[in-house]
Amino acid sequence: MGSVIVDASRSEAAKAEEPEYPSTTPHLNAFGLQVRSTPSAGRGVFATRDVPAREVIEISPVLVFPADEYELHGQHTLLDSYTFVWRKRERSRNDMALALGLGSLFNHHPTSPNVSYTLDREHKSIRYITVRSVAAGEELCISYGAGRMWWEGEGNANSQKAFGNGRRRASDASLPPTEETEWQRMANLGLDEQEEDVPVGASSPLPQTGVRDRQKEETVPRPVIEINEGCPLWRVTAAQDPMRIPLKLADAWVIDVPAQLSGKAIAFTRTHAAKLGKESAEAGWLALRHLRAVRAADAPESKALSDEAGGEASRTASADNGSLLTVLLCLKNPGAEEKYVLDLLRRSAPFFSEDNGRLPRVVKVPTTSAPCRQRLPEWNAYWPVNVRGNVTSTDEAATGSSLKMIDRAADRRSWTLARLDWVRTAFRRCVRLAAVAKQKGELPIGVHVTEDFGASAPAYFTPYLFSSDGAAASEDEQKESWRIEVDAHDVRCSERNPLKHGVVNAIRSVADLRVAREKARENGRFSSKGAKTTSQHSGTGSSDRTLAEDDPTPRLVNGQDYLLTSLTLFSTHEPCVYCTMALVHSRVRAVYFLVPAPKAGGCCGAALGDRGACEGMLDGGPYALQEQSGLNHRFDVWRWVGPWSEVGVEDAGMLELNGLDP
Ligand SMILES: C[S@@+](CC[C@H](N)C(=O)[O-])C[C@H]1O[C@@H](n2cnc3c(N)ncnc32)[C@H](O)[C@@H]1O
Repeated sequence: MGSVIVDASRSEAAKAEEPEYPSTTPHLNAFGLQVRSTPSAGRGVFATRDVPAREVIEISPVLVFPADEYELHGQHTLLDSYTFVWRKRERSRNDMALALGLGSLFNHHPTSPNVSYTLDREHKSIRYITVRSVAAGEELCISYGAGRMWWEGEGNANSQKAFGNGRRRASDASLPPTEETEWQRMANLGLDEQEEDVPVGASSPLPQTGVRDRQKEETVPRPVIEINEGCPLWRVTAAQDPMRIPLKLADAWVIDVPAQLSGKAIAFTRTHAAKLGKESAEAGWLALRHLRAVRAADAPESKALSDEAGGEASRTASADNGSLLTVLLCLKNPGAEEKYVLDLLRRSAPFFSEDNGRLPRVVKVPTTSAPCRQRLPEWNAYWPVNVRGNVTSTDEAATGSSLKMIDRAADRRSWTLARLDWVRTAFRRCVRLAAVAKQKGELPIGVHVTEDFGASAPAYFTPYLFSSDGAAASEDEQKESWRIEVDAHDVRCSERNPLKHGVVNAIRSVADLRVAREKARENGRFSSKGAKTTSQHSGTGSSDRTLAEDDPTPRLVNGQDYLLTSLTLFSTHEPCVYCTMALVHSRVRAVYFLVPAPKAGGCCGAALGDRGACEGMLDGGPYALQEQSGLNHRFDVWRWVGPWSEVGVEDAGMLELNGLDP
């Protein structure tokens, strides 16, 4: 958009007559967005309250200018700073559009816009959607595209090199991500198709407790409940959240070529890929497969470049203007410095001629594919890429991080009120167990094992340790007794045995219970309802059980009588490494905990830190053994991040371990 053109055609007097805008401007819309003055970018759009990710925050009707009319009039006026390409036509004569409503007031963010947009051609409107959750007071910004913008000054040598004369005309502002342009079709040749669009609301970005604010590079503690959009359970996982993966960039060599020669250029890079990329391949640094082979050249930049150069070169470039493509050659690394790339082009590139002034130049490219469709605009702002799926880079492989993705929004949706209630009840039980343990002089760590709460599961039944009146179980309750319910707490102190952790005691109790049931079956001692057996090792000595002859507990196979297959374990504290390994062996189905264990915990993976594992669980243990590749069992781990009062913790100090590990 062109201050180049705008500045030249609008008189100083016209500029002086520009109105002064008020510091805020009223506007009616669903999220109460506000137009406010910014220190350096004129007016901008601001959130007045927290806006979740993937919300449609604005739908702006557009005013479309036909290409001819725009070329003759629009581009010579102030409109040129506000219009964008609506429909590409031949030779850069594009239909342009002006967004009404708030649409024209979104400022540009060069690296991490928090809003993306899609054109709705049918209804002549644009939809603006948050790409991550936005806090009250934050400015909402979109990306106008890559490169230096028309309002930015010149003078940065790198930018000059990368972006020609360093200016982009407003009317060349980037197309929205959903638009398949000619260059995208070209770039798709021989490469993987992009993933289908992901529906709005499919997933959500989630800054965590102790999340790093990239700009400030400091740890900003934030309560997880607040940013988990009210859901009190947070999956502790080494899988990555696509909305939180940072965009990393590297330098790459590119060259502009006329569209008709781009096929040759692509063939050239493929032939010489091994040579051009040899250092990077050896270093395992970055593969190019996630990057598109070509993109639309910054045509005005090429034009201005050649205009400045004058002469034959200028005429050649001008003639090509509008049909230039930028071809990706290779990464810039120690094996591919300028001289090496130039020599190779001179020797073997049929499309290369130094006479036309189009020399290889360096641009920034993402080091990985876009982690999901929603974040594609952020990545594409530098260089068009694939959406992560089957295409990954060796960079990712080198980090050893899991490529599994987590959908936090789906997690949140999976929690029904009834299921949450089941969790609260089980946690309350653990907390009471911890209190009992504390009274006995043990570490206040309570553990409860139960069967998973399913849609068809009977109502929760807790007749064992805390049956209030000791009354005989009803017929229905006796049926419930098929279920496995075990309570345990830590007994390290009283038994003077450092291995008697609550979790291990609970696993042992389940094993005992299963063995007792199996023996009872074998002996035929429990042929009628109402007979009882006792679990010996629950740590609290809990669990008198009522057995029935049609007990559906799975039959035991030799050596498996300790298993927690299909059972869920609740614990007041993140299980330590020893307990987590015991849980791996036990084949537990899921684990829930309240209090993280920074030094000794085996679930949070805090040591993986910036690699994204168990995001935000930096206050937890260093390992994430529940998902460790190479182990023969994996299980889900959930952390309660809601108010502790809901799970019966009246005083946070009651679960304090006084410096000891859980
Ligand atoms: C589409 S308008 C955005 C609304 C504009 N700020 C206003 O007050 O009318 C584009 C103009 O906003 C300004 N602008 C947008 N993003 C900017 C940024 N990141 N830094 C400085 N100015 C910016 C530039 O003057 C640009 O021409």
